[in-house]
Amino acid sequence: MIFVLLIGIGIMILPGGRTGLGALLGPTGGYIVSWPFAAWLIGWFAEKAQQRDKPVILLLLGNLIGGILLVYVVGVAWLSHAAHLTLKQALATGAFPFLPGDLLKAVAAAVIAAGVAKVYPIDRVLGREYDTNETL
Ligand SMILES: O=C(O)CCCC[C@@H]1SC[C@@H]2NC(=O)N[C@@H]21
Repeated sequence: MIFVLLIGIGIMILPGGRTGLGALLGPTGGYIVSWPFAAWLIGWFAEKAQQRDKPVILLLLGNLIGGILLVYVVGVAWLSHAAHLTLKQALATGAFPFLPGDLLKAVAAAVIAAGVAKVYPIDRVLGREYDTNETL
């Protein structure tokens, strides 16, 4: 959310120095606007995952649904509208080329997050009740 707000007020944090409402309403604005919602959804799955024996499955599901499905649906729909492309053209330029890399990153992020959560549980990160007697 902070990232999107910084773009909204004109801070140049996007590639090529693009920023402001022009960037948010431009062809790739749908992806950018979807990111805070994606982050929230991924976090929701991560919270559920910590109560499971095998958190990696839920972490991966969160990355796929929040990080890919949601971002691609909003991003491609807006790209199609803003750049006057057919849905097929928008998918061909704004989804398919990125899908293999994003799928790999979703798997890698889930595996890494599960490993980190094992030694550093999210409750501890958030300063919530943490059982110090628990053995690793
Ligand atoms: O710089 C911008 O204006 C936003 C770029 C958005 C790129 C999208 S996000 C989903 C897909 N995966 C990528 O690696 N790139 C596209």
